[in-house]
Amino acid sequence: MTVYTRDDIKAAGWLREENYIGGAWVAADDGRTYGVDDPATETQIGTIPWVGRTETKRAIDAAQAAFTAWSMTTAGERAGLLGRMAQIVRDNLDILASMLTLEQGKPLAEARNEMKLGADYIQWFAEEARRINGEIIPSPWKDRQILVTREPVGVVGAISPWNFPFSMLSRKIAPALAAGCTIVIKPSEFTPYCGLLYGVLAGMAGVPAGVVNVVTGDGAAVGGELTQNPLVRKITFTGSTRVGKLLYKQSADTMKKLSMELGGNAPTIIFDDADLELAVENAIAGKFRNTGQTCVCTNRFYVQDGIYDAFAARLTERVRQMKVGNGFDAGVEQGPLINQAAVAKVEAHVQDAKAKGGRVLLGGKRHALGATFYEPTVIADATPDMLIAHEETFGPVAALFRFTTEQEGVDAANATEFGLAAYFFTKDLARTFRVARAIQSGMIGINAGVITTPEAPFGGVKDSGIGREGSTHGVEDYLNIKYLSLGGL
Ligand SMILES: NC(=O)c1ccc[n+]([C@@H]2O[C@H](COP(=O)([O-])OP(=O)(O)OC[C@H]3O[C@@H](n4cnc5c(N)ncnc54)[C@H](O)[C@@H]3O)[C@@H](O)[C@H]2O)c1
Ligand SMILES: O=C[C@H](O)CS(=O)(=O)O
Repeated sequence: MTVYTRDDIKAAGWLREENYIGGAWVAADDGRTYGVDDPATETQIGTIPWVGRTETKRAIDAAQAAFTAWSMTTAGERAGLLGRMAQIVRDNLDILASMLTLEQGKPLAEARNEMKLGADYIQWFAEEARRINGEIIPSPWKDRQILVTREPVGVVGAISPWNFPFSMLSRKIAPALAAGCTIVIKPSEFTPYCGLLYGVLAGMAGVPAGVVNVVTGDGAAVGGELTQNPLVRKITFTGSTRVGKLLYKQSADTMKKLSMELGGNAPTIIFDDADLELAVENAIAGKFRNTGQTCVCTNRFYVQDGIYDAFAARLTERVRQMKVGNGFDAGVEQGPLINQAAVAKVEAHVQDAKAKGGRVLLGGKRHALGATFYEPTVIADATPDMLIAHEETFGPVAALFRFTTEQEGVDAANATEFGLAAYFFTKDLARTFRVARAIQSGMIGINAGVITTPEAPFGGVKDSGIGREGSTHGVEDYLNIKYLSLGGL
């Protein structure tokens, strides 16, 4: 895999330091900018415009102006343009992965996987564009037909997080365009370049001006305009539950469609009869992907008495082998956290666990590599009163809780207001169906630790959100159903 520098990426035209509105690359009206740092070195890699409501309104107006023509394109035309966007990504995976690692910090191999996953989501919805069908329903009237059509909702507002800065947007932009909607995107200020990349991709693929718009700036101001402007007919948000609830409230007065992909607190249950090696390898993948900064990362390991010691020992042995470093360095498996505030939160969870009787088997402190690094950590004897049992740690910390009966394990797993992902490991078929039915989450990995794929519906229940992204369900939230009662026949 080739590693590219910031200047290589900028010179090639992938790293854009302007906003994309109505097909033009522009600065903030007042010229304000915001510095973007490399999380590993904490050095500035570039700037972005710091826009507010005025520029956001202009982007919404551009999206509205483009909507009628775009919604009248054929499914084949939309599929072709989305397919071109996906292919451009696939043809430039290495340089785009370097841009992702540069702004987000994840190991380069993971960044490349994320770019590929994003291309796969775009390709998936390129194909789904051709399957947005209507219905003819048998009429109760002899002289009438009942027709049902599915129509694009209109202008979409999309706001996304920093942990998967490309793929999170792919499963918003692609279904929106496939449905015939236009869109205004606000990426995270910590990782804006993978969001602004969608302006580059749209321009390169030939997507008409105004269909895709990307603005960067004050979340509250941009979000305020997106949620309160009546021209915006849908908000799709991925981020914290706190912000999601805020946007949910702000959208009420203009009655928008909402998709909310929010926080998690995933449990993993390891039953006595689990395949130990399979459980450990999947626990590693599911816990430490993106240095634990993933909404579907295991936050709590519940390990049954009979396998507890063996699992704790084997997991610790494997985590000890993980290489920590700059995401660009060969063989690195754990990169920096996004910033020092993230490290402080992880440290607070670990210190709280230790103060309440947690036993650190590995790690447990900041890494010597720098202020944004934390040692991969395994804590045994975790208890429900610890912060790590209730809050999303969002870092490289595996907390091991012990349980005795199946019901205790399930009850502990469900003892959270979140319900995004959950995992369990067993070879017992009857238990598999019992526990899968009992767990309160939108997605469950059974003998599997990484489950995200475009073919499957991604999303949560309870405080983890509403709606689904990916799968054949992912485009539904961008469509209105219209019923035609056709009489006089
Ligand atoms: N369910 C999922 O699919 C999923 C995926 C990735 C991340 N997440 C969650 O996202 C969180 C981490 O991401 P984050 O730190 O970027 O989340 P965040 O909620 O702090 O920020 C997300 C986005 O919202 C914007 N924002 C912040 N305040 C806003 C406001 N008042 N109005 C409008 N927009 C505002 C931010 O600028 C950013 O673009 C974690 O909780 C994680 O679980 C969920
Ligand atoms: O942070 C959560 C994302 O959804 C990651 S992924 O979709 O599982 O790749």
